[in-house]
Amino acid sequence: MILTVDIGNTRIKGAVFEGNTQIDTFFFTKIDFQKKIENILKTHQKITDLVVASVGNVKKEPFLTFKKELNVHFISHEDPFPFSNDYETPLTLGIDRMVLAAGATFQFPDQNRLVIDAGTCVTFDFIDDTNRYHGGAIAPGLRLRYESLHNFTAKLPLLTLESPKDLIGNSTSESIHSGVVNGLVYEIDGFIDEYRARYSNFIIILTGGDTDFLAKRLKNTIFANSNFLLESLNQTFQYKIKND
Ligand SMILES: Nc1ncnc2c1ncn2[C@@H]1O[C@H](COP(=O)(O)OP(=O)(O)OP(=O)(O)O)[C@@H](O)[C@H]1O
Ligand SMILES: CC(C)(CO)[C@@H](O)C(=O)NCCC(=O)O
Ligand SMILES: [K+]
Repeated sequence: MILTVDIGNTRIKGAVFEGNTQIDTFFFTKIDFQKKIENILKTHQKITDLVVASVGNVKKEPFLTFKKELNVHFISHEDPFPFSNDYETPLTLGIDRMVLAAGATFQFPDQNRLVIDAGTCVTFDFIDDTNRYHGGAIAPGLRLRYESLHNFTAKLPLLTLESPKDLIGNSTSESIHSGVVNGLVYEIDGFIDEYRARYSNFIIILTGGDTDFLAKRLKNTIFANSNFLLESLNQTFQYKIKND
């Protein structure tokens, strides 16, 4: 059994896999994750490997303490990935984006794929049908948009995510919800339309913390899977074992 851990910029998520089957999922905070991992290891005593992918600012040391009981792996740029990388700065490419691109390559072979991760940031990643990774885009995520409006103005309140009642916001709150939510939905649909103008055929995977909220609002057909990064991390690790 494998415990995968995804350290994002906001949250830490984990999943236990037996082969390709996900048997448990967890959310941690930056403070409690060590204790929580200990509990997971008690619950699932067959876990042999801990696989970590991090873009967040959590230190490696707490994970290394598990080396007594487990094999601990940090997925990095040096690991084997199932695509060729056309990014001009491959060493600054987020490891989460590389893992997502790997997952898209494994789960949707021989086709053009666009992965959209709606987390702290919204990232777009494009891998073509010859398994070349091109790159994509990085934009602020939903919560970041609400926070930015509040943090960089004098008068705008900090709101929590809510569905706008209409296109035309008729109050300060409704204007903000429309700007943030409708804005991101149009942005994503607009990006997809532009990709379609270049590549007539591609599949779209939507993942990240805002998957479910966004999926039902997009006009384009997408595969919505909020666990895609953790699944991809498991597959990237299997691929590493096979190719090392
Ligand atoms: N409990 C939660 N805490 C924070 N954000 C949440 C929570 N539940 C849902 N969200 C939504 O998820 C988004 C953040 O996504 P996610 O948790 O995937 O980010 P992350 O951990 O920073 O990952 P990444 O760095 O890979 O984007 C926010 O925009 C927010 O609206
Ligand atoms: C864009 C984020 C923050 C998304 O989690 C992460 O992938 C990252 O820190 N990337 C580094 C920059 C890049 O991907 O080119
Ligand atoms: K993200």
